[in-house]
Amino acid sequence: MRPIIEVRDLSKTYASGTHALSGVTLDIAGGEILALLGPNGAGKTTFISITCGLVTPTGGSVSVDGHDIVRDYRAARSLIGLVPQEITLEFFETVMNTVRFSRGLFGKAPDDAYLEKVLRALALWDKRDAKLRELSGGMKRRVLIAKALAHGPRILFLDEPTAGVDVNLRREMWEVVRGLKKEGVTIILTTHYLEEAEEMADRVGIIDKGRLLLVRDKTELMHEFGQKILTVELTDPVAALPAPLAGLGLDLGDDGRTVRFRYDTHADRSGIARLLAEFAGHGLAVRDLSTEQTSLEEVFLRLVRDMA
Ligand SMILES: Nc1ncnc2c1ncn2[C@@H]1O[C@H](COP(=O)(O)OP(=O)(O)OP(=O)(O)O)[C@@H](O)[C@H]1O
Repeated sequence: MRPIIEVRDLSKTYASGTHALSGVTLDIAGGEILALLGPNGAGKTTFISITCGLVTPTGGSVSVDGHDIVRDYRAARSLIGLVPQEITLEFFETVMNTVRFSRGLFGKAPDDAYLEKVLRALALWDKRDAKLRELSGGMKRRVLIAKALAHGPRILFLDEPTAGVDVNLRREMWEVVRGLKKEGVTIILTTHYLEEAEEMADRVGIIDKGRLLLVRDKTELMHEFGQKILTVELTDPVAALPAPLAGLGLDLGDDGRTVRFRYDTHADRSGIARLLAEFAGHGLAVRDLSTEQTSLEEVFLRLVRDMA
């Protein structure tokens, strides 16, 4: 099936001379959730802005369901909803009027039945006659999504949807996004929160200094680059580990008891048997063992470091 978004060799150099994007090529499949991760200034917002026609690329192309975003701007843009980073709302307007207005901006005929569906999906229907200033922060964020969906787009861009919101609200937003995916909406989100990508994304793209370092199925990425950490708890604390153990790349915790050992889950030998034999050989009694998978955060930091 043809991807819903095709990005080819996309570049952007701002008038200031900043290369915000360099040679980005990417296909986004209909119905997927793609999380774009990257440090500040990586080029994520520039990518979104180009795709939404707010910024002109200096090289390459983006097409949305076959419509070029420059040559065929209107058709491409009508397929996209954009939830910006900042809350930009008319605080004295009601929820219903706000979404009606957004729909009108796209030249779509009024369709209150459709807007009702959107507001219900976002748990805002009961608030349809409330003025925006009367809403909680979480509701305001949901109104931003309702506005972005008002013209019935098939693709939704969420730029840092949960920046600066508390944990409960973040979870609430995740639920909303999952619900939209079920409706068949393609979702591209940028985030600084790796937990968010880990929780939500089907695929993860990593951008750094304007380059797309990789795009990979999230589970594959975690599996391929993930390491496991074995935590060994010693029966008696030690001031330092015996010298022969130092070469194994172990971390001794401040308590002198907890030893952490990273190992590659794909290596033929994990090194655990040798490690435990060394512990026994040096008279270190082990009280407990546990293992954990490294998080996407660690995968991300390693990739950005390795590819820098
Ligand atoms: N209008 C502009 N004029 C000149 N430079 C810009 C402009 N917008 C962005 N930049 C620069 O382009 C680079 C990429 O910025 P962009 O906002 O796309 O990154 P980002 O990944 O979205 O960052 P953040 O996570 O901080 O939002 C940065 O160096 C930024 O300073």
